[in-house]
Amino acid sequence: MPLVSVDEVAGYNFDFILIGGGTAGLTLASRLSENAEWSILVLEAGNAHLDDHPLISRPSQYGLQFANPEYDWAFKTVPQKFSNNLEYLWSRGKGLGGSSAMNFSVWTLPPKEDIDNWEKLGNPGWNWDNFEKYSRKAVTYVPLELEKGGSEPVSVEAAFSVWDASKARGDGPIFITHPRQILDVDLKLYQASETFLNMGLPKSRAPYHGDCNGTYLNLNNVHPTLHSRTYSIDAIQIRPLGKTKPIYFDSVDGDLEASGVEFYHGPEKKLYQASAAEGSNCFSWILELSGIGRPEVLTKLGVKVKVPLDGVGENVQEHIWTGCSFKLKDDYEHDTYDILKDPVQLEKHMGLYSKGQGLFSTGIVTMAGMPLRTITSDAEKLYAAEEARIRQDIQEGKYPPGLAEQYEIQLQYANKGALDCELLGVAGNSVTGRNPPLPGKKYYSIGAFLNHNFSRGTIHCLSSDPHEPPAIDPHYFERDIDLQIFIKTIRYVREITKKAPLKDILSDDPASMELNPGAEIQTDEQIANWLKQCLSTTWHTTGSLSMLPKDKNGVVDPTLKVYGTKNIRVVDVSIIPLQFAAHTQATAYIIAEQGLSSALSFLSFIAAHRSLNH
Ligand SMILES: Cc1cc2nc3c(=O)[nH]c(=O)nc-3n(C[C@H](O)[C@H](O)[C@H](O)COP(=O)(O)OP(=O)(O)OC[C@H]3O[C@@H](n4cnc5c(N)ncnc54)[C@H](O)[C@@H]3O)c2cc1C
Repeated sequence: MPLVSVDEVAGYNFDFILIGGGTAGLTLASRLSENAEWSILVLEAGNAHLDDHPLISRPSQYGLQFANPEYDWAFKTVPQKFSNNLEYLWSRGKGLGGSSAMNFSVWTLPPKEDIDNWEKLGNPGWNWDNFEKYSRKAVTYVPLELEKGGSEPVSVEAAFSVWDASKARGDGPIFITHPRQILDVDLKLYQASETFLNMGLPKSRAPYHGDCNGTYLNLNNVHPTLHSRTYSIDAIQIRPLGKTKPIYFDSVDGDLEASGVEFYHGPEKKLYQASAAEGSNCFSWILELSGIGRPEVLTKLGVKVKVPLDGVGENVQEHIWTGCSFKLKDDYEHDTYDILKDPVQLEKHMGLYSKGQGLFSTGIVTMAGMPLRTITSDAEKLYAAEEARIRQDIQEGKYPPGLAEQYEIQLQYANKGALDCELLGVAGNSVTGRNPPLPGKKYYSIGAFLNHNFSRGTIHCLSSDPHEPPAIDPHYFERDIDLQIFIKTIRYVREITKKAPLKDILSDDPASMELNPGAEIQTDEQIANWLKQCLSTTWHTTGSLSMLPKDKNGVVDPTLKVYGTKNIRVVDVSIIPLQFAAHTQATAYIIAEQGLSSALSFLSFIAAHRSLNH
């Protein structure tokens, strides 16, 4: 795809306009561009960052782009009523590549049941079999060359056997592999996995094929030989053109037909237009500014209602996480990310990276997913209490259409052993946490994640000015069960630190070993308050434009077309109707791959349209 100037775009007509050159957006653009007949415009609000190596491409520099307006939208949530009225930073990638250019390169896939639940909610074809099939279109899996090192070949080999050898390795543009230095610098990390096994967790049987219960060494999206980030820009090269304003419509004839997009470009924020014969990619706030959404929201904005659609900006679901960090023994021999605070060490490791060694050639690799009942004997009690509350709410008519059905599936699945809790090991102090690390000390962190929150939030425009951020309200802990599960998970993390071999490398001093939460945080109430202070978005927000039947507050149908429109599609993680137990980037790519295929009849229409007009 060529790099273009605004003069080559404004006023021109395209077959497709994609709003947002992020993870799914560039994947879609890349696939569409395989048909040389089609003209495709990607409008990205951020900059191209094509020459930004190494800020984007060097992995393992977690958080370096945070709050930098060049890379991060750095939104904030509104004060969270059920979380001490606190506001939370809400980072999201800006620029070509979107969040795939700033994420932590953890590559995971959900369990089979999580995806099959999407189909149960009324989305034919959105099931595990298709999901797995499209996952292999997005990626190429490259196994680690085990002969490179490792003192215990048998157990190491077993640790790395995460891909079923009988399954194809895929042929997509995104490389996934184990980080290059895992056998050397990272070998000790395997101790955390061993500790998880010693806690009684199983080794995950097929973490990339639908069964990830237990612990495994997860893959990273990094290049197998260069060890640079592989991300959506690897599929394509294009130039961003500005922040998008509303979509505009030419004719209203039954369903609404979009005919183009207005967008701002340049420092003076000049307004331009480009038109599209068919097709667009979208966000909840752009739909609202374009007159598609909840009438009461649009009326407040002063935007004329063109398609009343109550699901827009609703059903927002979020994984949340926080890190517990523990001081390592003073004589701990291996490097951790903590040492990068020292400029001398930083320079040393940058030099090592150029040779494919050192901390920047490592990654986050220790993963564990487990049902609540694995970590607490109170699981059944907690779910039963939540079920009773839900039944009561249903009787009182408290839920919007479709939510009761989601909860029913969520509860059934929880009782069967859904992987509601996740743990992830990091060799260094976590980016969350109230207590700062001591200079010169090394830490090990265990991140605790909630996978299937019961709380549901909203994202709505506050102003008709597209430069104003939307009101992001995830309703953290509105359902108390989310908080209770989180508390249990933190207690379980503490139990893990008492088990070998992790225990053997942690400091012997009980007063200072636990940096966060810290020895003084003990009662459930104290843990709850600490969590409220230290939680973070996992940057996995889904649901604001849910793929659901229209009468269940759906926004898009299974071909990802927005209800009430002829040609507007949403192709990104906001269509996910129900959260799942995995990080979301792989799913963003898969949604683009499957979304395109689901829209095939629409694409044939484009082809016909073109042949009539040429
Ligand atoms: C800090 C961070 C760490 C993460 N770590 C991981 C991880 O390790 N593993 C994992 O699996 N997932 C991770 N994720 C989540 C994952 O990266 C995202 O879920 C996924 O990339 C989202 O893809 P998307 O296509 O839906 O959106 P994005 O990739 O965010 O793309 C949206 C694009 O739209 C652009 N845009 C927005 N508004 C406009 C507008 N008005 N006009 C034009 N363009 C616009 C944005 O600038 C952006 O480029 C992380 C995310 C973040 C932010």
